[in-house]
Amino acid sequence: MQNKSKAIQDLYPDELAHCYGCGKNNPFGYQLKTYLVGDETIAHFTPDEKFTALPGSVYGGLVASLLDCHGTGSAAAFACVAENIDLENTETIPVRCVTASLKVDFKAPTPMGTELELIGKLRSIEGRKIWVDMTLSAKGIICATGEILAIKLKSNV
Ligand SMILES: CCCCCCCCCCCC(=O)SCCNC(=O)CCNC(=O)[C@H](O)C(C)(C)COP(=O)(O)OP(=O)(O)OC[C@H]1O[C@@H](n2cnc3c(N)ncnc32)[C@H](O)[C@@H]1OP(=O)(O)O
Repeated sequence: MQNKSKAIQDLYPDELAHCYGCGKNNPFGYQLKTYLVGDETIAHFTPDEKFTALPGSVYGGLVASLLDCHGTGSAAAFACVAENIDLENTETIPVRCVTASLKVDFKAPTPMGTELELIGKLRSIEGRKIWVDMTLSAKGIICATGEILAIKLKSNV
């Protein structure tokens, strides 16, 4: 698989780049960025105190939404690679993936104010269905794991 210097979400067309979690055109959102590196995807996010659950730890909804957006971004990246779309030489990608199913397991409290690292690995692609396995870690400790089923939309929206 190819390395990617540009975030996959930055290759979403402008009219589809308003997602609260990852849209580059949403100034109120997280603007999560997923990069393809080798055969994995990676993203980083540092939560601040407005995302508190218990004092010092991050609430699960944020963890789930980071996995959601990293998962769909990863699925889009893996689908592009499978379809021989050259991510290095395109301004926008034709693949549109949305979440059909997301499973999150919370393994340890996610610490506040620490950079979180999300890693995605392709499990399989079957037609329009793309499964991605993910971890969310802080300082090398896995705080959550995620499994996403993303679906490629039938036609461009
Ligand atoms: C570049 C631009 C970026 C695009 C912009 C990206 C923005 C970032 C998105 C961030 C992530 C989100 O929050 S996305 C927002 C949250 N998600 C949504 O709102 C999606 C709502 N659901 C839907 O719209 C629909 O259910 C779809 C599109 C997912 C699927 O509908 P469909 O296209 O009609 O396809 P359908 O035939 O139903 O399903 C296709 C296959 O998937 C299976 N399948 C469907 N749902 C499930 C499920 N929950 N669990 C297991 N399997 C399922 C079906 O059995 C079938 O298998 P088989 O019979 O083929 O074997």
